Amino acid sequence: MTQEQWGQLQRKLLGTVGKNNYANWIEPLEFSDISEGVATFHVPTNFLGNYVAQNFGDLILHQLAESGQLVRRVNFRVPANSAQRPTAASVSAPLSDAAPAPSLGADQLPGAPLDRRFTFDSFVVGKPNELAHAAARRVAEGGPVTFNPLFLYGGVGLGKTHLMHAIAWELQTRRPDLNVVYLSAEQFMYRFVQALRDRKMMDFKQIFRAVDVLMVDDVQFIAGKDSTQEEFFHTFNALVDGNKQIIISADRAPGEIKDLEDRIKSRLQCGLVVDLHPTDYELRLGILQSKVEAYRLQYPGLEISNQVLEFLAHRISTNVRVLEGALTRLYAFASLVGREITMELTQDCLADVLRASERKITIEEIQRRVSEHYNIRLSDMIGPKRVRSYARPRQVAMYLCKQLTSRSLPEIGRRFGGRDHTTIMHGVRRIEELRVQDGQIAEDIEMLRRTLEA
Ligand SMILES: Nc1ncnc2c1ncn2[C@@H]1O[C@H](COP(=O)(O)OP(=O)(O)OP(=O)(O)O)[C@@H](O)[C@H]1O
Repeated sequence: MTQEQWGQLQRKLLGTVGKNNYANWIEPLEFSDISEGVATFHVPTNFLGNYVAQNFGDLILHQLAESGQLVRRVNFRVPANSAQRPTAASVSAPLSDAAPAPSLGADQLPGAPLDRRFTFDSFVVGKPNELAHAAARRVAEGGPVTFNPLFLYGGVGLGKTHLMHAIAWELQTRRPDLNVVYLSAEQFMYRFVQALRDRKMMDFKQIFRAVDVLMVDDVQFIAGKDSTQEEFFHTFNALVDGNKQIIISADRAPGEIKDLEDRIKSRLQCGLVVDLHPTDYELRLGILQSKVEAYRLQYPGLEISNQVLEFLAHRISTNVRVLEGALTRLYAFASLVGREITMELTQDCLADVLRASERKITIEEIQRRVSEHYNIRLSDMIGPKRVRSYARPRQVAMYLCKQLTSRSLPEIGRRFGGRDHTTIMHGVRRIEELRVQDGQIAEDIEMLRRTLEA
């Protein structure tokens, strides 16, 4: 058959399959040759070859026979010099062979690289993230899909990306046979736009539909981007219908993402929606302690006291990324200047970070709460009386002012009836000792801190 004859045949097919099908599936076919009753067509991708073999193979065979060609089988293959793997899909007469499932080379996977540090081992679990962690663990086992999608949401720097990478690492170890793809919603959009521009939408669809586990980070990014949302919706549906696992993250719950189509919102809510709550003091301290382990190897001989760690966990409550950054800076600074990590160095080195994450808790607020807690008058807390029933609450309030505000000792002294800074220092030290010796004091402080921070 000549190219011209194939051209005529294509036009006939256009009348039968319609304009869209023709443009997507028939036009890209390049006639190669007929040999021993087998008509071979070159196709740009395996996916396209498989699809045409399954859906239009018999029709093409029939048209070839009608135009007088002696053909008993049609064969669609990616030419050997193409970037695609040269596998073939074919249709025989009178029975069509089942086309093989689309296959993907590892190099074709569209995912972003994974961060080596983001594993389950390095993820510290506490009350605020235990549900998200448990759900991520379950998905990472790679067993039957129980909730689809898993939707993780939470504020900035609370560990969403860390958990997604951890799932991907775990799956790569447990189920190396699976195509696991992690990428941000932004990368999804750029791939989609590029595919549109290069007229490679079929490749795009092939790649994303051949994935076994798809993770899309920061999905709120596609809100308001209509065509990307549309494509995301189709990809999502195709994978869910194929019982493939999807994991999505966002900075808020699906229902709260503005400009996201309702049908997508409702799809995202179909599986398990879990949030990562803001960190609490214990979790922050746990994260710092686990990071210190790593720094011990990197900076041998450079010690950091619990007091400094507690101070950081108290004072930097914005997000874990900032907390980690503060610790990194502290180690780097201390090692550069060859000094020990003391409270003084910490306050100097991290002055800007501490200022930025400064709490809005005021000295007055602390004094009021503490006097309410111990059932004494505010004037007695600030006044000169030294009886234990006033002095102890006063010291607790001084201690909390030091911990929860960035006020200096002289400033705190002024607000406590013009006391000297050494009196404040003494009060703070006394409570530090009592916290260790007296369970009741420790409990009171914890309770007060929680109410003040809430
Ligand atoms: N529970 C945790 N244990 C250990 N490290 C954590 C934990 N939570 C967060 N981190 C660390 O905090 C940093 C920020 O986390 P991550 O990038 O996962 O946040 P995110 O929620 O994806 O933030 P964003 O909204 O900015 O994308 C990372 O270095 C991560 O390892």
